[in-house]
Amino acid sequence: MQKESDGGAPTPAADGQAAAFELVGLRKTFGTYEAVGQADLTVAPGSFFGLVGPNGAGKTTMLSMAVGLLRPDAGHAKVFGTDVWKEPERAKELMGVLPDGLAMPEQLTGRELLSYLGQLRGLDKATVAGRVDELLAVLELSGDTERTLILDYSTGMRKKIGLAVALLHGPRLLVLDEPFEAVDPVAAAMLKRLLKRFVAGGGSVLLSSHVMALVEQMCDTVAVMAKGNVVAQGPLDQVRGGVSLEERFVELVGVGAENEEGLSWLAR
Ligand SMILES: Nc1ncnc2c1ncn2[C@@H]1O[C@H](COP(=O)(O)OP(=O)(O)OP(=O)(O)O)[C@@H](O)[C@H]1O
Repeated sequence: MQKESDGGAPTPAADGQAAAFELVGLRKTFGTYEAVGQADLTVAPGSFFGLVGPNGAGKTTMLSMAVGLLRPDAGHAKVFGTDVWKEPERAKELMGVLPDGLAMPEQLTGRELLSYLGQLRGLDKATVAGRVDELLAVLELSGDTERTLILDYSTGMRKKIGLAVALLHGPRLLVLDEPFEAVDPVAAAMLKRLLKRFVAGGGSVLLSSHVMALVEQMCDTVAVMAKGNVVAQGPLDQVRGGVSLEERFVELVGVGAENEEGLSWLAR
């Protein structure tokens, strides 16, 4: 069951089942600036959820609080009923996270990184080896690329190895901050197939993106953030309301046309 397309309180998941991800009243202030104010979001189990919003809307701040990377001033986040901040180890087993601007150990190869993390996460060596082989092959980071240090990875390759890190322990929920940024169209098509397979297999995905067409193509549920608040969320068609997501997005967040008066020196 999805909530109405407004910014109000989240609806519990259907059938009494815990939501895959439930964010309630998350708030963060940096100094006097409120980056996120009372954000609520509910991702139903099995949902492919897209989060959109203009630059600086607070998406990364909200997701960082939600996955346990940035302590909220208020509110809580639960993954399948497990509180991210009260039971971080259990919550982290349930979710795989691709943060924005992920710092990597630059002197390792992709295989070394995944093997090391697999063991840190308590997987046995044989399981790690099998999964690493598969992930590197599917994400097209095997073969000659295996000799490349992360230091020399392109931005798109970094996204891919970040996604492999998120998938390695077999999470039930993926939280991906702009996973398609800087990814070429061929790799994007492969990532889309992989994520669709993950959801078809019972997984849930929450991703943020600036690419409306991609969100419309991939996601069944969307939320729009503006100025630190979730201003709409619900099933894709309900939020779109008969127009394209891009049109609806512009209506909801407004267009800063007042600043376009200047720059007269650019005219020919
Ligand atoms: N550590 C910080 N200290 C101060 N201000 C911050 C900090 N992190 C984020 N902000 C501010 O909070 C606001 C929201 O930033 P955030 O990165 O969450 O937005 P976003 O929606 O992810 O943007 P984008 O789409 O450009 O990635 C911005 O005004 C940003 O400058």
